[in-house]
Amino acid sequence: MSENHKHTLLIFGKRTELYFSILCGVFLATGFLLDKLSQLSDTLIVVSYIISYGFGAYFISIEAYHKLRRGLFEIDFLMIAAALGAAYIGSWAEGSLLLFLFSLGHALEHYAMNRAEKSIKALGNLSPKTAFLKQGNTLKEIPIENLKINDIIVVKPNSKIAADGVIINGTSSINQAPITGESIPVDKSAIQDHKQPLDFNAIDKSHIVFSGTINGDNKLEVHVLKLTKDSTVSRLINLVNEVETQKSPTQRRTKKFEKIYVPIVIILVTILCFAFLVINESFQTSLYRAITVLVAASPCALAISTPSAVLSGIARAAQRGVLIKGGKALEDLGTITTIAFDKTGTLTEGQPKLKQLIAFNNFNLKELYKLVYDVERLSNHPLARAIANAIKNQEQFDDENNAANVQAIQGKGIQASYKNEPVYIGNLKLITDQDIPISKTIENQINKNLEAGETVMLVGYKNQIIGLISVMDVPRKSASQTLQRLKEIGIKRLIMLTGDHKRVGQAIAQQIGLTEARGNLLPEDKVEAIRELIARNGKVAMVGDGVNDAPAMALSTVSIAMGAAGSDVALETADVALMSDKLEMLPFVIGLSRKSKRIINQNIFISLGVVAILVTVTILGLTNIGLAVLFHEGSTIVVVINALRLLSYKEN
Ligand SMILES: Nc1ncnc2c1ncn2[C@@H]1O[C@H](COP(=O)(O)OP(=O)(O)OP(=O)(O)O)[C@@H](O)[C@H]1O
Ligand SMILES: [Zn+2]
Repeated sequence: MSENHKHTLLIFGKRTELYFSILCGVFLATGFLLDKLSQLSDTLIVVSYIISYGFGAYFISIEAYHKLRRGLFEIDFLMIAAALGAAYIGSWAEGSLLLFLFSLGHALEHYAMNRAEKSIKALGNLSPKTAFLKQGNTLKEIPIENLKINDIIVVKPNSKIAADGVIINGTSSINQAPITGESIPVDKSAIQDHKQPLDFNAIDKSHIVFSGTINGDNKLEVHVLKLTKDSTVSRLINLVNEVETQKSPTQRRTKKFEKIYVPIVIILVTILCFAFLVINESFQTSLYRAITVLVAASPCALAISTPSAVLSGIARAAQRGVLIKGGKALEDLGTITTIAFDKTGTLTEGQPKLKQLIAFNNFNLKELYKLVYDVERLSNHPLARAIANAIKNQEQFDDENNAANVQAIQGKGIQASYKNEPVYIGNLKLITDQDIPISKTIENQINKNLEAGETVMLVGYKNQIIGLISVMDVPRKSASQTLQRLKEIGIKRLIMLTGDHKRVGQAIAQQIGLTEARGNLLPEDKVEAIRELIARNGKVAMVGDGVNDAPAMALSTVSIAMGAAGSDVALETADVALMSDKLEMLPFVIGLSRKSKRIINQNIFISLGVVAILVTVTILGLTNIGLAVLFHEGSTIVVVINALRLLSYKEN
């Protein structure tokens, strides 16, 4: 619909449609008052109605014309036909009322649609037009489009950040509400050493800043890591634009229904025009009845009932930092009773603490630290980053790296070469795959760590185990409360799918209250698990961070990405993105989806109900055009207003 508006001239800006509708109403009222109150000539009254028609029919005619050219007879066409018919039989006031209410309904619908985009597009405006580029000791103000990767910009206190990047100087509290919806500012500090190559996705979020967010009281220097067009805010805006094109299942069903229904109405009405040939009445009377049926039977309310609810729901979610990509995700989410979770970074903080690093087989401990550090700092895995950072803070190693050729072995660990000999760091499976023997002592040690709920990794080098690394990841603070809440609202199965050891998974699952935990899963096992859950439960939502769980997420009915403000893949592919890392948004979006679905059902019931009653009453000759118009268009507006209730949805 809005696509057609691009062809038209919006002289009063975006609200032109609403103003035209109001003007239509004003001239309708004028005509009506002139008619009732004064003895003025009929010409003046008709002129007033004609002007009213002009304003009311303007946008509708344009839409009808564009659709007709594509061979589509839709509601706009029906409305124009009914209004012209009404004018022909002299029922100007009714025709004008019809156009007024129809155009008002449309204006309201577009208002609802714009809200969805606006809540995020406003952020686009939030990002400043210029940035302060640091060149040696001078600052130069340049347009943000001219920023290049690896530029250094200076962000003044309390000003907007101009680019996605990493802080290299300064500490500040940053308001990220524009992107994550969180109202509380987040503390950010400079990255330790910024000599090595910087990977936006790999850097800890506490050093990353986003374009469009607002700096606190301190000056910052930011190393630019993304071009303006690739910034998180820009990508969000693009995604929001795509949202509108993804129709919900109900939307598709009603569209299909309309395709058959509208032609039937046209045929029925045409036949009714010739009723005077069969029964004893004038052509005028037949025409009057036909037009009334046309008004009564038009599925305007039905056409608007789902899209307005879907878009209001999406807009409401966006206000809270949740991006729902389309009506399908919104409708599906409301019917979910099974949710699968990835562990690391989803249910847990994803910042494991190094617990133990033990050497075996007389390997020098200092050398083991160096080996693990050199290998793990070449990997992007959350475990690797945690381990490398912990060692770096503990030991003072130089930058020289003895490791090379790092390769991830999905779900098992990594392989690399260290001083030209192959080295393996990962779980038990990785080690046994290499036929490296495991002694009783080592086995006992592994069990001890597992019992404590720690994730255990072994280091295999020169065909023996030279060390054991254990780390501990803590559950997110909000995890157990969120899971409790999910159970309360009727989610039956909450399942953890993790690549970690089964015992570690179960320890955490018990702690936070999941109904089930499955461990030792390779990424393909996670996919298999989702397939099985779908077969058993119909619809399954998968919550993950995109690391090692992307294929499983893709297969799930609704995929939900955590902390999408930082990860490219997750944001792009997930059906729902939680812009902040907040698990506690889950009950909120599920509640919102259910409410949206309820409102859609109410709307469909109202619109079809009104049509059924009106058509019957009209054919029985029990109503007039005026009443038909009022009830018919009234139901359209009721439906839109019902949908707009979603904009103030609160979880109770
Ligand atoms: N870079 C790495 N260094 C050491 N061990 C690793 C590395 N990557 C993976 N592993 C080992 O492989 C196991 C499985 O990893 P995977 O990425 O599949 O899952 P995970 O990170 O443990 O948890 P989740 O599946 O919940 O995200 C890890 O538990 C760890 O033992
Ligand atoms: Zn209508």
